[in-house]
Amino acid sequence: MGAVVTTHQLTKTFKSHTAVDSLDLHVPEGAIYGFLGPNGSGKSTTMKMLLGLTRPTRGEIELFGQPLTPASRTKLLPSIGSMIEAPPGYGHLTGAENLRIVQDMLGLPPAQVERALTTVRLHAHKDKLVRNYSLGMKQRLGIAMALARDPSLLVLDEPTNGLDPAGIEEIRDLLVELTGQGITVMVSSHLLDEIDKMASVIGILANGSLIFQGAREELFAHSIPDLIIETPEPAAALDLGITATREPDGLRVSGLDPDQTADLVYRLAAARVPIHQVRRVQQSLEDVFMDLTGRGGLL
Ligand SMILES: Nc1ncnc2c1ncn2[C@@H]1O[C@H](COP(=O)(O)OP(=O)(O)OP(=O)(O)O)[C@@H](O)[C@H]1O
Repeated sequence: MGAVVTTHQLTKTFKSHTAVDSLDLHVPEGAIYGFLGPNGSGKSTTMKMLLGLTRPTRGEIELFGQPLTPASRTKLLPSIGSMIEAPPGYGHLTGAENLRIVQDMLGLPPAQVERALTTVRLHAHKDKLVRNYSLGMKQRLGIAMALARDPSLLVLDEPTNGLDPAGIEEIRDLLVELTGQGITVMVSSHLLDEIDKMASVIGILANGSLIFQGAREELFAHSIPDLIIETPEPAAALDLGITATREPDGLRVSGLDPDQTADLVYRLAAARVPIHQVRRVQQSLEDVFMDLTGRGGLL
């Protein structure tokens, strides 16, 4: 699969502080690329560099296979729709009026703008003043403004920030629908569960460095979920010298791979410890993330 965004050693330094450090990003075409990281890890700064809003201190950016340079930016950047930080839009104007400004500024066909409004399901509210919109509606208007130019790539900085679960679900469904229309989506968040549910590829930033990039499944493969051993006789199991913590229905054991799990079950069975069930704990992305960053952020 081709890459829509590639960066080589992308770095941004503010005075003596390195906000983004030597990033090699790879955003595959057609993906929802979940760009994850705690506050201040450098997500917005990275996105601003991709959009030509902030100049990199060092490194290169390729968009749609072509280097982003002062000469190429006017050709490449119109293919990107973006929403960075707070949703845009004038509160004293209606949704439709806000979109008309975008339409006039960029010289867009009215039908294209109308389609963006329908895609984000704001058509019924287009004549309301934006200051009376809910936060979710403002976010969707921001996405419509980004979509109006019919982009190949959508770059969204924390579009679910501050939304309730229903609003988050709406944005998630919308982004999935957009990739169905052939748009690549790069979306940042510190809401780990949120990214987990929609991203096909994940990049994790910590202190400006990329500590993981790859398919969601690969991320989980790096972290071994705890094992729960259900037994009415946990003391008998602990007597065998295994390292475990007590759970209401038995014991919890960390860090065992499949072979070590098989060994443990064999030892318990040989010692006639009754085992009712052995299962892996479901891990959220948050667990995996804490695991990675807690270990110093190195994979
Ligand atoms: N214009 C600037 N001047 C100086 N430092 C900056 C500037 N912009 C960002 N920074 C610093 O760079 C680091 C990364 O900030 P950035 O906003 O990119 O992080 P983030 O991951 O997007 O976090 P958040 O979700 O809180 O916005 C922070 O330490 C921030 O204070």
